[in-house]
Amino acid sequence: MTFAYLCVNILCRSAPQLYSHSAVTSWRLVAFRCKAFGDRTGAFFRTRAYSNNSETKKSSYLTMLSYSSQGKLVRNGQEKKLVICVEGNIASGKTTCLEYFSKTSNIEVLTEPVSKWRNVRGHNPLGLMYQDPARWGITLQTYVQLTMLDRHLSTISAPVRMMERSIYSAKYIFVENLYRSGKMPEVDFAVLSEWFEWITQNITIPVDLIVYLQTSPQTCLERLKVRCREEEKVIPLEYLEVVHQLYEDWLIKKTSFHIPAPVLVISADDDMQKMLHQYEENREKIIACHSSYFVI
Ligand SMILES: Nc1ncnc2c1ncn2[C@@H]1O[C@H](COP(=O)(O)OP(=O)(O)O)[C@@H](O)[C@H]1O
Ligand SMILES: O=c1ccn([C@H]2C[C@H](O)[C@@H](COP(=O)(O)O)O2)c(=O)[nH]1
Repeated sequence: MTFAYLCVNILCRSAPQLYSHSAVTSWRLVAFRCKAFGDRTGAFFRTRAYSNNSETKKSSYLTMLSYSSQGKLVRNGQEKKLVICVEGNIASGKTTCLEYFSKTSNIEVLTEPVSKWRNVRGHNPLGLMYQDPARWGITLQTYVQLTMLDRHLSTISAPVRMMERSIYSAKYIFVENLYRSGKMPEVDFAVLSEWFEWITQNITIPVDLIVYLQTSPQTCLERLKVRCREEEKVIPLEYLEVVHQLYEDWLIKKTSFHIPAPVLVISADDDMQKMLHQYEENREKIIACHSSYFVI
């Protein structure tokens, strides 16, 4: 059985999604793998990849994905772009920070795909997870991992991309929390870990800087209440404290997991006005290598 045959089965089942960005990306990936594997069926996938998206027609997929010298899949032509991931506890102010920088020309911002997590074909895995983490934690986190990977691999159109969280925090903070608290069965954790390790070992996930918005859990609880997202009404202070500790161990103490890029810590308990001032003060540090591009 060829690699292409296996993939055709998987991708054909997602036929209704074929026109979405992620499906087109999948076709491109398969097309490339088929070529790499010397599989003639690859020509079929190449045709699909071209015919599904007018943007795709402009450039060959071969110029988009290739294997690096380390044998990892990389997106070509994106090397000079700067990718900044904004990390922090729930309701720490990440989206607000991105909104602020989105006013700068030559920075593109990508927020977390929370709307997808709240509605995938009419289902709400985020809500289900908060209601019954032991049953639905794997469902949500599998989908988070897929959608974050899609975010990381999407074409960067500006010199600088700022994105909310990353595939790393999904695993190191949220999956880890579910597992350590006994709410994720061992087998679910093992399967998610295998997926995560395969992805990070085989695909280059570009991250140049992590901006960590460091808040107290109490501040997050207050902001969470103001935001008032229906699914999150069940979140107690203790949950935010555990997430906070996981972030601190990862990015401050550096005692838990691999950190994929340098970390800039911004204290984020202050009110909105002071925070915007802080962002301005840190602008150069955040976008240092591309500062000549920027106009507010
Ligand atoms: N510095 C701040 N002071 C007070 N409220 C804030 C501040 N930053 C953000 N908020 C508010 O807190 C809530 C959560 O902020 P948000 O940016 O959505 O957090 P995140 O994206 O990290 O979950 C929102 O209602 C937002 O308007
Ligand atoms: O891997 C993840 C990432 C996020 N979540 C949850 C946490 C929050 O309820 C929402 C969105 O987070 P924000 O910090 O408000 O952006 O999604 C998760 O459970 N797993």
